Amino acid sequence: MKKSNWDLYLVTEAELSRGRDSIEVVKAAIAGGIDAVQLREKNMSLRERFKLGQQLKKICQKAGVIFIVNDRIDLALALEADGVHLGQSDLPALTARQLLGSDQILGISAHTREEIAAAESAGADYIGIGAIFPTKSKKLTENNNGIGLKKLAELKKMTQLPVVAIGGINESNVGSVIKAGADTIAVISALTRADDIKQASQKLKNTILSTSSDSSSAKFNLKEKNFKNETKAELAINMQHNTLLELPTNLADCWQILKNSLSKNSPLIQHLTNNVTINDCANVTLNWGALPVMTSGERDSVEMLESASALVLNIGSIDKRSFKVMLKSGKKANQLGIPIVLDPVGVGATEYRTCAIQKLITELDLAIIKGNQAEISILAGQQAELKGVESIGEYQHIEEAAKKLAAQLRTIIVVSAAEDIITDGIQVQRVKRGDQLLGQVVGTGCMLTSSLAVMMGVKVKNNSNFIKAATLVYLYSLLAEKAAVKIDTPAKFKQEFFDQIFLCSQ
Ligand SMILES: Cc1ncc(COP(=O)(O)OP(=O)(O)O)c(N)n1
Ligand SMILES: Cc1ncsc1CCOP(=O)(O)O
Ligand SMILES: [Mg+2]
Repeated sequence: MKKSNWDLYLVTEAELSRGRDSIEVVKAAIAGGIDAVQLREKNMSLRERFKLGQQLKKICQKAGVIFIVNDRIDLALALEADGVHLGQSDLPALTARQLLGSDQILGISAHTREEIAAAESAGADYIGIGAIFPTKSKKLTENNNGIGLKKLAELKKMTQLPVVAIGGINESNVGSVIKAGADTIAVISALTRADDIKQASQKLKNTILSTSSDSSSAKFNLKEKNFKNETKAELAINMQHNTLLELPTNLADCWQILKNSLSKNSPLIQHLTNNVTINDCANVTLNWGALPVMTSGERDSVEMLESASALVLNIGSIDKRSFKVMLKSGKKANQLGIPIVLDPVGVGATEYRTCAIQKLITELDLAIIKGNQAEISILAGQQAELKGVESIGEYQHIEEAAKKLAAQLRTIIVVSAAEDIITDGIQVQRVKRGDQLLGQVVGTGCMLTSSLAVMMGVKVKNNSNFIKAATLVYLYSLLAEKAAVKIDTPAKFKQEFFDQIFLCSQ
């Protein structure tokens, strides 16, 4: 679990939600940017929690939000939740870990050095600490006033695990909780009792982000500045070993996790793609450490998905037959919970492409849509200029268009341009890196799509699709820079770029 991408955690309690049910509460909180949900509902029967959990899990899964179950491992397993949160009177952490397996998230409430040590050695993923302040949402057994910030800071020093703080936290005191060392903030009433849950979530999340990122963003800017002042030769030396140092901290953390998982699992990435860049897409997938498969027959593609971890739909050379295979495979991927990355190559260039894309977008749940500025503008219902499949013209409002589209389709939008944009409709990451040689090689856009699919195919419990996509886009651009430091002609650049991806993934 990473501080940077699991900031705000909603714990549900319908009885504390002013007459609203927890589905309504969770949907609004997700729209406001929460990162994780815990099904608590202390006064519901197990059957009621199961039924509610089935719905909440679907909602969270679709939004890329972590779904955790409180108290009951059996319920977490039955719901195939992302994990469970246990207190000191629930099943012991070690037993929980054995029942859950290593992939699920295990959160443990711990308030002493001994409890923390036991949680750590049992394989907990985070420590829940609270109540920090007085709260009406839970009967506190020991200290009705909460443990306070000093105790939180002391406990934080006892563990390497991320600390989730809970209890009486709201907009006015959340900054102090972060400053005392909390990595993640969990709340019930600050959101469930809010007049406008979406707005309250946005506000709380922004306060958390701005409090926690003050120092790290300053450091990052400094690094960027130094980097840009280097000569090409100095850059070549400095970048031999330390590309990852140039990634912002949260993205570097995410890449380490992705890389470890890629080297262990090699996810299979099924491509339904164009016949211009198919070989490059297969190679780039392989160089990241995944396995490409590019089978395009209807039955074969659908069957192949049984063993795939992600699906690429690239409409670069779409026709009636390939469209049918895409739609059918996409529906199968959705059924199987396999993420789809869509590249709407040349949408708007012809009526046929535009209709095909509209149908794919309407009928499928997509993890990512990656396009150039013109393609994304067209999908967002704005004017754009294309020559063939190339984007031309000025796009001053591209960020708003991408955000609007991401929110409307509940997906991640990646806009590839001189300054790339990644957005989930709320958060936006801009990446002004890369090299103009990327534009001199046919297929680097399609290869970016395949690379995004590789990262979507990696199951990592603690990183949202947004962070995974931002990490990949940033890394892709840095590796292009790294290749361009050595080579300045297109064909050799392409070869070097592949090698850089390969070396970085080792
Ligand atoms: C994130 C998080 N931290 C702590 C708790 C409290 O768990 P527990 O001590 O088991 O108390 P109950 O929630 O079961 O009353 C939590 N739920 N979530
Ligand atoms: C479940 C729990 N565990 C410790 S305090 C608490 C309740 C948190 O609710 P609120 O955010 O409304 O104070
Ligand atoms: Mg409990």
